[in-house]
Amino acid sequence: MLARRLLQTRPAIAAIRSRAYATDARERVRIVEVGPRDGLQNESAVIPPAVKAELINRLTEAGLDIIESGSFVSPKWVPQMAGTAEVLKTMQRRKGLHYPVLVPNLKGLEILLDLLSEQPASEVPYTDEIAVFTAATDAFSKANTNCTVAESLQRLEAVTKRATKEGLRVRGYVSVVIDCPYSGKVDPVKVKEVTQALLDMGCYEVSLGDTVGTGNPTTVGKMLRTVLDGGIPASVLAGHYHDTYGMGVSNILTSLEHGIRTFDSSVGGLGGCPYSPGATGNVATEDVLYALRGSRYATPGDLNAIAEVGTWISKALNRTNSSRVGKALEARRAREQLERERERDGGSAENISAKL
Ligand SMILES: CC(C)(COP(=O)([O-])OP(=O)([O-])OC[C@H]1O[C@@H](n2cnc3c(N)ncnc32)[C@H](O)[C@@H]1OP(=O)([O-])[O-])[C@@H](O)C(=O)NCCC(=O)NCCSC(=O)C[C@@](C)(O)CC(=O)[O-]
Repeated sequence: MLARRLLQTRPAIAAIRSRAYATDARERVRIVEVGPRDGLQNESAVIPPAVKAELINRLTEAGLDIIESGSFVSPKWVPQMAGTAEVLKTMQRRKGLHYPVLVPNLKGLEILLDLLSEQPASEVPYTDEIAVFTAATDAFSKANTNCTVAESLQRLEAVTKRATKEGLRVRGYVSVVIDCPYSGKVDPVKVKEVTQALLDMGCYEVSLGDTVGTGNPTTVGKMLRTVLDGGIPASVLAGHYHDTYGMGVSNILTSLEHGIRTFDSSVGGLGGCPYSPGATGNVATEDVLYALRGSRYATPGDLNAIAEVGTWISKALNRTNSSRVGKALEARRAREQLERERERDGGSAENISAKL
């Protein structure tokens, strides 16, 4: 029943999306907002489901259309992602938007399917998409999911088959495509092989993760050329670049030159990976949107509104906003507010200096 319901909504989803971009002559870039999952999974504080749901609602309001909303992983491994079921139940879901969730194994998938089966048929499904994840090295795979890459691919094949049968789309992730925090430099050929394995099992897209954030345009370009020369089309690839060394935007521009049109990013540059010590969050959504402003690429979302969400969540988590663009826009908003107050108060020097 679930499969039928999800399949029925697909043509409507496609129609809404093609309408949204039909009038724009620019080439479309998809943004997968991963802040509520990749971002929050790495925060030291445990965040209540209500705050996570509010973050997703605000991102939806700000115009993003693919928002990764949580994980059905073991809470013993990643306690920050506990409560994803409650998040999905309480957040506002809009028809036509996608709210993928991470699933590491059949157990996680069964928990999600049980949740979906409890939903009345009239409601927008909690999600229509899962993301499965593996790595390009055994060392990272063991640290992250307690099994080798080959074992994880076996595990994920079963998950992908079952999810597809239930009408869910499946996205794949390959971590550590440039460097591994445990075993060093990664051979791009291995990245190509693992990507191909995920596509062969039925993933519609594979996101290539520079988990450590050490990649630069040279190493990312080399990795992409190996994957693309291996016969994998750019249309089924996404870039997922952590910004540890400030190379996230540069790596996206390089990926665009290689034909990639989907990128993962995180509002306020939230996050990191619990199994990649020292790595910072994803490239900030605000920075990506600003970098592509005025270019031949159309991106979803309202930059100013997203920047306000970045300011809000950074304050809520008591952390520094990691988005350079977000901070610049925040400073501009503060200046403009001061200007308005100056005009209202008649612009006297005492009034202004009292507020500074
Ligand atoms: C895969 C496992 C479960 C194997 O972990 P394990 O310990 O080998 O699993 P297990 O099958 O032996 O189960 C251990 C316990 O966990 C329970 N369990 C087992 N599965 C689930 C589940 N799905 N949901 C809830 N509970 C679960 C299971 O029932 C059992 O409970 P107990 O009997 O001890 O009470 C574990 O290693 C795990 O959850 N790992 C997830 C780690 C993670 O979430 N990492 C971050 C996401 S990946 C990432 O961030 C990278 C990415 C995607 O962003 C891209 C990039 O930047 O590179």
